[in-house]
Amino acid sequence: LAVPRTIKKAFLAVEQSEGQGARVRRSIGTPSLRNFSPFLMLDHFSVKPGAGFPDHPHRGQETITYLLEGAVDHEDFTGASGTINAGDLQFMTAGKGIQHAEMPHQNTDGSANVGLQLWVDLPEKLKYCEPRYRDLRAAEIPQVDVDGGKATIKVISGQSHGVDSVKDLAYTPVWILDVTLRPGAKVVQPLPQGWNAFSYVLEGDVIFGKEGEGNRLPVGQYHNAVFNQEGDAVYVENDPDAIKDARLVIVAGTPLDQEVVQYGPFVLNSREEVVQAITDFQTHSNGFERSEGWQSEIGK
Ligand SMILES: Nc1ccc(F)c(C(=O)c2c[nH]c3ncc(Cl)cc23)c1F
Ligand SMILES: [Fe+3]
Repeated sequence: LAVPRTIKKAFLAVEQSEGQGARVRRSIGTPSLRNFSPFLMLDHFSVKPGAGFPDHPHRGQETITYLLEGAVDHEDFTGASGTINAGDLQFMTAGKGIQHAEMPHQNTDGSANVGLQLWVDLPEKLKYCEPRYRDLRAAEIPQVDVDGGKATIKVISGQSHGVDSVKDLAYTPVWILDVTLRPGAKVVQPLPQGWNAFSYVLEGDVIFGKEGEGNRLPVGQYHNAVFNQEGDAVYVENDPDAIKDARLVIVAGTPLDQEVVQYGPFVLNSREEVVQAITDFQTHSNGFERSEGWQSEIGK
């Protein structure tokens, strides 16, 4: 029988401004949670037309953007562009350097575009790799009903209850599961041994921990529950008396045994390399050549 993963801590995401007029609830990447390899940042973003994330660079990490509502356009300095629609994901490997803009899709009806952006550290040997994108469309994401249909799990990446995700999308191995729990649902979700794992609650309230054992902890909306590495499964349930479904993501990733030195969107393994990244971006070199004179159409 699976040994439950216990919770190291659960805390409320910090709401703050980011980009141009965008709002994010940041949980990973705030002072209360750093050094959680391979995870660098988790933003639960809300961006309305007229706001967004205009032209900005990245080096040394992968960004995973999961659209929950609306649509976000992206355009980069190679001219690549596209739209991430509700239910879709984009896995962007910045590698040696990307400059891009991420803006609400023009024809939104004024409502907010909502999603998650997770930053995952790249292994040292891939810090300067060629940038790349992998899109995962909603239709490609398998889902599995468990606990007599009281729970539904979208297997974005990894495995759940005998269902495998379609393909490995990031270089750094991550599992991403989108779990909906109706009142009374109970789910036991195995995770790879020794990986770092967390769960961010999007809607409703859940209870983590195995019935009859200690360490049961209620966690509410917009809270991030960080698990200890010991144990091999997450036990989570939605109270039978709950009046609404709960929705959470469960994410796990391999810890990378390397230094993390970060300055905004530049994430490398030494201060010298971060200084070099800033210089490269300013002098349009070593991967930022196409930043020279570039301006996005969508970020104007
Ligand atoms: N200023 C600044 C500096 C560095 C950035 F990476 C960004 C940025 O793009 C984002 C930070 N959170 C996000 N959530 C979702 C999306 Cl789609 C984008 C972002 C940004 F705005
Ligand atoms: Fe970005």
